[in-house]
Amino acid sequence: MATVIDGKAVAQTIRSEIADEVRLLSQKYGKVPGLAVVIVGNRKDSESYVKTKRKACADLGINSFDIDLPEEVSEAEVIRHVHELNANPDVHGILVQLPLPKHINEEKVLTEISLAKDVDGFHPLNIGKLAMKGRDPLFLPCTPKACLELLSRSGVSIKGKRAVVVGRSNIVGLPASLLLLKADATVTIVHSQTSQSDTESIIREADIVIAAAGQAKMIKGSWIKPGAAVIDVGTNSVDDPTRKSGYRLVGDVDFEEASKVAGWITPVPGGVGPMTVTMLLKNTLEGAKRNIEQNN
Ligand SMILES: Nc1nc2c(c(=O)[nH]1)N[C@@H](CN(C=O)c1ccc(C(=O)N[C@@H](CCC(=O)O)C(=O)O)cc1)CN2
Repeated sequence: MATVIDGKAVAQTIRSEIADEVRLLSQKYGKVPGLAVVIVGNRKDSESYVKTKRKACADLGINSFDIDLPEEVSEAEVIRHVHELNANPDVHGILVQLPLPKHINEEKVLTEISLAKDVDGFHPLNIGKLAMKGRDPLFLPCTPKACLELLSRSGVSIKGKRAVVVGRSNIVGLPASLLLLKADATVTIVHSQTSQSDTESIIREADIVIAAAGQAKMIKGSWIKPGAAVIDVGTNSVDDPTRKSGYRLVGDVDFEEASKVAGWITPVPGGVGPMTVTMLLKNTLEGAKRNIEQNN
């Protein structure tokens, strides 16, 4: 039976470490970290993530700057807000909640965020540095960073291991594969154009599986190598008439099956999700420390 990695508990430990550092910063310099959270439109999932992020800031003594824009806002107006936040000395991190409405070019907006405030790590230059040997981005994207932090805090070594990343999104799959490569794993990415038989056989050989495909329970227990570490990034909602909400969240991995074979596994919910928000807070603290210490 696998060790279930409790992302909520790990996140709680890291959050109290962050709160301590925020207090120290405030005592020493009279300044606290500031995070600007920009949301466009009324997607229910995005609103819920943003609410979680703002509450987490409040809990840890981080100032949150709320920019809520209507669905029909122009790209130029979003960029104007980003420029204003870039120039605000009390803002140490800026995140634009994704996805943006279709009429707004995500890449254009993300490129306008000051590199020193890019706490989501999505700026093309930060991603570019992640892809280069011997270069380090100023910030690592939060979900991939959360995956590696969970592996490291569970005592799973990465160097020399075979790792597979399922999915190649800009937010998770691609940066997670680059991060594993930087940590000296032998990395394969499987994606929507990989054949079913290749997908299965590559996963069967992997010591570490990072699942970020966005397909409920697509990875079966029989595909998992005995003893492998399985990190499930998927948050897929499936109908569940027994619940008041009418739905429940499941991962990309069939947890019941895979937990019988794996060495370590993250649950959904309560695995990578809470750690994603915690890594955002950690990045904000790091950005604030760099900025405040430089200017004092
Ligand atoms: N600018 C960004 N946009 C998006 C990101 C991101 O990192 N930066 N990631 C996702 C959404 N996301 C954060 O924004 C996110 C997803 C899931 C969770 C989470 O805690 N999930 C919980 C379950 C929550 C629930 O019950 O509904 C869990 O897995 O336990 C946090 C953040 C896309 N956009």
